[in-house]
This record gives sequence, structure tokens and C-alpha cells, in this order.
Amino acid sequence: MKTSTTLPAAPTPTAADLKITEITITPIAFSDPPLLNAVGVHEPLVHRVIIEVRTANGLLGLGECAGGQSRLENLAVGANAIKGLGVFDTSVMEQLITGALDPSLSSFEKAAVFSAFEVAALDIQGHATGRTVSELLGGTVRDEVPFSAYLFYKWAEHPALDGKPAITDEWGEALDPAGLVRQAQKMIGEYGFKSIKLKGGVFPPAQEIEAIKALREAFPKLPLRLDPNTAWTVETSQWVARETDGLLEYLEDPTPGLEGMGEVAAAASMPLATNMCVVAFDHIKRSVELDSVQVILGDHHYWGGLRHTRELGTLCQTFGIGLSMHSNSHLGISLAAMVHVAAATPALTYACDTHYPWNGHNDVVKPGALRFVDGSVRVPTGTGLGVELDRDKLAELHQQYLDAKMTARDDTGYMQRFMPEYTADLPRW
Ligand SMILES: O=C([O-])C(=O)C[C@H](O)[C@@H](O)C(=O)[O-]
Ligand SMILES: [Mg+2]
Repeated sequence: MKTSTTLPAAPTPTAADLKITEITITPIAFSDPPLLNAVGVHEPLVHRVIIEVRTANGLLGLGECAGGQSRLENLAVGANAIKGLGVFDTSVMEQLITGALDPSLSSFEKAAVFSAFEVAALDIQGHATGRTVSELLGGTVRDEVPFSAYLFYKWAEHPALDGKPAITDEWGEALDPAGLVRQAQKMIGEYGFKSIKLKGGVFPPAQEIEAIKALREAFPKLPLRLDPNTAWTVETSQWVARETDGLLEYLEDPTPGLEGMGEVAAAASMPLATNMCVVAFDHIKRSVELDSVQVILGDHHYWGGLRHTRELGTLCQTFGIGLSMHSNSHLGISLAAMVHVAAATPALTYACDTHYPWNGHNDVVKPGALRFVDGSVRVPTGTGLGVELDRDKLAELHQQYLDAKMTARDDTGYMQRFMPEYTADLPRW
């Protein structure tokens, strides 16, 4: 006779099991091409930080954030403040971290420090419950998250410097419209992106308008965005908006400040977007009053983690503002977190930014969980973030950080090594 056996259910971890017992903060450095922007050029190495949080029962959660000497000091303060806390207590975690950090720090920095630990805590919550992070955020409203092709003007190589040879890359030079179209063809060919963002603010605006027109001709169906990172005055921005009428999905941060953006928005036919003048909840009220921006680029690294990013979506819906997503040079832990929150945020109305095509070959997570298909990343199905740390790669990138003796990102200083007269005074045109 056949008897059915019921397997004993896995024991639910107790509150004591899920207390944070150990936190490891590992600074890393990974290679980056010479990408140009309004304040200089990317250095050969990006400085970033990997966070590992462990609980009493041995669960591991991962976080990733931008680096820098002061960020490392602030992360150490944050880590110290949350030892012994339960991983489900992320509201208390925010209070403890915010309260422990130097009161003179900006709310932006405090939110950034908390975010790295919140992501790791959510990763553990997922492992403890057998759920994905997006499920913990309310479940997925989309199974695949669309990203845009993030184009940059770029040099062919990092020039030889301090006795070190030049560093070439697979992307080649892009200093004119033809170079950018080639870059877009390669990136879209490999990743299948369905929209395009050009990082501008590098050349006089007339040249960047020509680049947008060349991209429109080469990719007639793909939405285009242009982001000069406040390199233009209000008047120049209004002129560019007229010249690009009908060409842009949105124009991102043409000019500094909420007032200036409001003046440009009043004259522009396309929506204005930002990741520079609305970067915290307390900027939204004034922005709405002035109708400065019609799209906000959220970023969990700066908006205080994944839950607050989802809340930003709710606020955007309330005020009829679109939601897109910002990125900085990043690896797979950040990408996984971006995908989970984007999948769980109904208000997300635009394809997200990502630097992954520029940096993903350096990844500290094992391959497999994150893949771009037709420009989108399917939400990882493993528990938590659904990504696993590659410890050999982590050790290699940490050694690279130690050897490079990096302190902070310095696009302007690096540019000045080749053009001593260069300044990053904006607006420039
Ligand atoms: O949308 C943006 O402003 C960015 O992506 C900021 C980045 O720092 C970008 O300018 C870069 O990588 O040079
Ligand atoms: Mg931007």
C-alpha cells in the first residue's frame, strides 16, 4: 500500500535568527571607458562599494553603492548603528542610521547610506521567506523591465598617463554624430534597447542637436532623450527645445535649478526630466508649484532605498508627474535592485537608464540571473535580489581598488590632466 508522507515544513526563522550579526563593507574599483559628460571624463576606474549583511542564522544580504572616502566612513557609522537589529525592521534601521550619521551631512547622503543597507536587508528578508524582493515590495506589475541605450560621447581610449600605456576598449571613438550612431548600432545590436538617451553637455548645443537628428534618422521609431546635466542657460535651453521640437521623448536637466527649469518648461513642447533639481522628497512641493519638471528620474541609491522609491512613484502619480530611473556606473547588485523596484512600481512610465553595457563585464555577481533581452531585464526569480556574489571577482576588484589608491570620483580633475584650462563651470553655453 502506498502511503503519503508530508515533509516537515522548513522552520520559520525566529526574530533572534534574523538579527544582524556581521556587516562587511568592501570598496572595489572596476574599469570604465573614457565617457565624456558636462564636467569632464570618466576615469579608467570606478570606485564603488559592496555591502554584505549577515544574520545570526547565517543568511546573507547584498547591497551596492557609490564609493568615496567619506562615503566609506559614513557606511561604517551606519553599519555600527544597526548591529543587532532585525532585518525586517527597516523603518527603525533608517532612524538609527540617520540618527548616527553626522547631523551636518546632507539628507541626500544620509538617504544614500541607508539605501545600501535597506537593499541588503530586503535581500535577506527574501531569503528568509522564500520570496523575491519585488514580491516584498508589493509584487510585480511587469515581469520585464525596459532600459534605454545610454549613449556617451567618448574618446577612442584612455590616453597614456604617468608612464602607463593607453587603455583601449571595444566601443571606439564617438565624438560626432556618425560616431554616436555607430555606438548606438552596436549597443542596440547587443542589448536590443527600444529607446535612446544621449549624455550631452559636452559640445556646443548645435552639435548635440545634429547628433539627435542623426540618431532620429538612423532609428526613426525609437524615443530619444538628451541630458546635458545643466550645461545650458535658460535661453539656450529654450532655443534647444525649439530646435528639437518633435524629436525628444524628454529633455533632461537642460539648466540648473527649479526656477530655471520652470522657465524652460513653460516654453518647451516636450516634458522636462530631472535627476538634479528634484532629488529628495522635500524638493517636490516647490517643483509642483513651479511645474519645473514633468518627469522625475528616481534612483533608489539616493531616494532612500527601494520602498521610498516606490513611494516616490505614488507621489508622482498624485501630481501627474512621469517616473523614469537614473543610473550611475554600477554592477549587478544595483541592477538587480533597480529591476526589482521597477517591476514593483506601477507609476514607472519610462524605460530606465543603465550604465551596465559600459561596466557589466566587470560584474561581481555570477552570470545568469540578469540578462538583457530586447532591451529589457526579466525580474530574477531566485529569492531576495536573486543574484549571487562571485567572491573571486570581489577579491580581484578590491585589490584593484587598493592598488589604485582611489579616494573619490573626479571627472573634472581627470580631464584637466589632458586639458589644464578645462573648467566645470556650468551653465557653459
Ligand atoms: O542622468 C544623469 O545625470 C547621469 O547619468 C549622471 C552620471 O554621472 C553621468 O553623467 C555619467 O556617468 O557621466
Ligand atoms: Mg541626468
